[in-house]
Amino acid sequence: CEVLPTTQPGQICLRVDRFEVTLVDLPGAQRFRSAWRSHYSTAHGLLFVLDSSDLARMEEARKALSRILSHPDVSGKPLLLLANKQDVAAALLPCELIERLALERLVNENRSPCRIEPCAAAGPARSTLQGLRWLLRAAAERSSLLPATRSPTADPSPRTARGLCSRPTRDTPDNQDGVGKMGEHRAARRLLPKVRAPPATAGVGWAGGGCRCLLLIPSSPCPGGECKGSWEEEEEGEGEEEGPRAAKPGRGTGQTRRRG
Ligand SMILES: Nc1nc2c(ncn2[C@@H]2O[C@H](COP(=O)(O)OP(=O)(O)OP(=O)(O)O)[C@@H](O)[C@H]2O)c(=O)[nH]1
Ligand SMILES: [Mg+2]
Repeated sequence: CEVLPTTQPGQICLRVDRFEVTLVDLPGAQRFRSAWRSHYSTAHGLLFVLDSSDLARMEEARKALSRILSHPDVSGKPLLLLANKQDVAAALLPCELIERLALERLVNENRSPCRIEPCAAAGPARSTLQGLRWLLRAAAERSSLLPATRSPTADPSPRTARGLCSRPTRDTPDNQDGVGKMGEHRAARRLLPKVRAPPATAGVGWAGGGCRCLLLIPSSPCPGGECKGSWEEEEEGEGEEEGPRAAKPGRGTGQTRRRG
């Protein structure tokens, strides 16, 4: 990706693949949060940077996320959740964050596809960039599905994308030893069309070899009754069309996703 000249403070312009992206960095402190919503309608996707090591404020983060995603100008837009500070020993893994933040419910209630990437600011940017690529593709996919009559602010050009970057907690300096739990994900593309379906339950997936990136995609209701959930495993790949195979939930090899 290429950093482009910035025209406004608090904004970063990037060229990523075929997209020109403006990232708007919004301060996360409580007193600034009421200003976030003035950016919602122009945003094509959200990037939420979470301090994964701040367990005491996880509930605050959950509420902040819930408020954002349930806003009418945000619901349905894709969310990239960066599980930051994975270098801190106490940091929660993405799969733990899904539980703590009740992300499955949020995804279903608001129809926003969500991807979680573990990262550390001092670590390699690779997983963050992969997450950003997913966010851009998801935003472009969504805009291509929107009716042509949508307002221009809610119906972005497929060649541009605008993201909000915010953080719900005031981070504190912490140990920077090593960078564990970093990850990557390669199978987002084939899951994206599920966004078209009316959601009732969420699909959760992660790439194998440890808890790495996770995807939550609103999925269709179970035909005929209560949903008990099932699991499928897929080979990791760059969006090939191979079919899913039965597997157990867990941190096994391959791309795993739970279906409602
Ligand atoms: N250990 C560790 N510390 C981090 C990481 N990311 C940020 N920090 C530290 O957390 C503190 C806050 O970081 P900022 O980038 O200023 O946080 P912010 O969310 O932008 O703050 P606001 O703009 O006020 O919302 C700084 O001391 C950073 O060095 C990380 O991945 N690991
Ligand atoms: Mg900041």
